[in-house]
Amino acid sequence: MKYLCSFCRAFLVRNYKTSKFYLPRYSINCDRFYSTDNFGSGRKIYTDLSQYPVERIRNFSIIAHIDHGKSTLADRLLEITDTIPRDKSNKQVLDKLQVERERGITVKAQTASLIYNYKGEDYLLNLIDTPGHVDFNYEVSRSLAACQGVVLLVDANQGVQAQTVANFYMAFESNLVIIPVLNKIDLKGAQPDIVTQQMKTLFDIDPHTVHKISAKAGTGVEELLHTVIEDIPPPNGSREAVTRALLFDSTYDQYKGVVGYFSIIDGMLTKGNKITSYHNKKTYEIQDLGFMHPLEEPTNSLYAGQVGYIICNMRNAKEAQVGDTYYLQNTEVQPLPGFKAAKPMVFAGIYPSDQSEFNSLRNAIEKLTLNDASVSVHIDSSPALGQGFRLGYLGLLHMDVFSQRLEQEHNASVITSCPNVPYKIKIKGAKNIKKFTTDEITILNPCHLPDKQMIVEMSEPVVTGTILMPDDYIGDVTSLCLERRGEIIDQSYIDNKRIMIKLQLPLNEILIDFYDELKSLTSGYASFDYEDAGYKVSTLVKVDFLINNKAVDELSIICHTSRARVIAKNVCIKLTESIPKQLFTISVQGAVGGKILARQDIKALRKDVLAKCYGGDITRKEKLLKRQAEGKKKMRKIGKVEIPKDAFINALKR
Ligand SMILES: Nc1nc2c(ncn2[C@@H]2O[C@H](COP(=O)(O)OP(=O)(O)OP(=O)(O)O)[C@@H](O)[C@H]2O)c(=O)[nH]1
Repeated sequence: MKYLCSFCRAFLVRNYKTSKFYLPRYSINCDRFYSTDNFGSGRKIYTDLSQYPVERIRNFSIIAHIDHGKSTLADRLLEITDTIPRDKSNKQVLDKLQVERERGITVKAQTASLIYNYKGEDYLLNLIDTPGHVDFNYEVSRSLAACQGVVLLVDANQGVQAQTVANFYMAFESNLVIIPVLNKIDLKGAQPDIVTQQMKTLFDIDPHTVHKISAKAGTGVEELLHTVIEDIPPPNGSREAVTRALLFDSTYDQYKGVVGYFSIIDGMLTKGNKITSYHNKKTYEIQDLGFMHPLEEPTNSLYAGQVGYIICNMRNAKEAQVGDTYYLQNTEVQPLPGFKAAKPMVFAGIYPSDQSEFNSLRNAIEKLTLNDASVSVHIDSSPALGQGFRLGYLGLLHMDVFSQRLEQEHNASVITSCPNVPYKIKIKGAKNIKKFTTDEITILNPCHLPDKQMIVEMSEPVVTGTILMPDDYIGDVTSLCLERRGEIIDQSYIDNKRIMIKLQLPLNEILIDFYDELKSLTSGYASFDYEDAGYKVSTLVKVDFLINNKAVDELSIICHTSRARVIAKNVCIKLTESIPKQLFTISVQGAVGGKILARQDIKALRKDVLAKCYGGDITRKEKLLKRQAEGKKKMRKIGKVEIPKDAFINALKR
């Protein structure tokens, strides 16, 4: 029997003296592997899950602001339950993706099933480690749907931050049991009293109920695990009821096809069962199923209250709809509530670097969206960049991570265009125009904006933002927010030093560099979180860019009237830097309607026509220069500017 490392797919070798499996030395891609019962020191887990009735199952998530220690706490919980060896080298083992390990952040919620003996009984604990960044909130909200409780972590040094507030309310509104935990108490700068007081002020959490732990050192983690078992209720389902399973995530494996992650709500599922999707009514046969330990661990059946993976003969990646209910063939069930659809906030074009790779890019996007249901996909094309897609993301980091995953996991080489937000446009007499069938249209790409005469009103997306920071910075931060057209709704102290501001901001204004500026103004002490707050009517204009008096559609940008001039100037400067000099002068202009707002010239390449002219009469030199000038004039008229692909991207990029 051979075992594969799930990270680098290298074969593990067995040391016959110790009977343990090791990664061969040549496997440089991987510096660790999980220890399960196959790999020596791991605890024996019973793969017969019928031994864990609903009363001895706990499903819980760890939620917190970014970097407050969720993945580190998950490591300790895996160690305490002997899922992985108690080894100092374990670092964020649930962050399996290459992008997560490179960036040191969690972008994908991960499940692990832990077995823990408490008061003489074995419990099956399904732990979900969630991302902290606001762009991956959809992962958190879906994870919460599979849980009955959460561990809310707060860094004892940094205190309550913007995402702590957002995550608390997400769990609170889902009626989940919240176990408050103060992490990093080993740090010198830890301020447990102040931070527990912040939790009291903001969330009405009794300071005596707050666990004080160090996820890094392991202090207090075992007691926390006992509280999880005592306080979080078991799932509601019943083994006797008609089988219903909720698909909460999926991924694509090149060998196994679609792998669906299911929460079994009622009944049970066994290998060979035929299951039907409520969404598309197609029936599939279960070929393999199991649970995440955290690696896939095959079993024969999954029972009510348990969480696991299922592989069936699902050929097409599009068939797996996250939030769909599956049931046994020929039974009748009510569908489960599913999930609220994710609402993409940021759109950007994505094109293959080489047009011949369009189809493979389409396949790669299909497979990756299976693992990231929050991305929306539309076909798009651009005269400069060819055929491609316009993808909708939850934020800029999400966009960056998705492009990186496309390259790393699917070998796709892509060009990403400048991100923009979707605008809603009310247009005149739309019903009389064949092209539009409604009065209101949503524009995902600025070059699709209808003519000015047709536009009645334009609206842009706005968000409700939360900023938490020390009060020393309030002046600078308020100026920044006002400069970005923000309106402060509320501000209050959360302790005697830190202040929380609630404000409304146009999404377009925070898209690119708002967070960076906020961080630099506050020396990194401010945290920012936002949520969708609908649309607001605004005076917006489309800035067009002209190269040698010819408008180039791909460069158009929609922005607020007050920012048009600055944006036009910046893009013109970037374009002049990226378009190579040619034998004639090239003008680059930014314009709104017919009005030119900014202009930059790319100077002509100077050919030294005097090079061969040694000495001689000055009139001879003048004659040569005059002839050159006349030639250039002629060229500018007939000359077609060749704009390199990079120039588009550089100008469009931040
Ligand atoms: N001193 C100390 N450092 C800790 C403790 N817990 C976590 N850390 C450190 O905090 C940093 C962030 O920890 P992570 O576990 O990656 O945090 P996270 O919340 O999972 O981060 P995201 O997934 O990116 O949101 C790492 O450098 C950890 O080593 C602790 O109890 N004490």
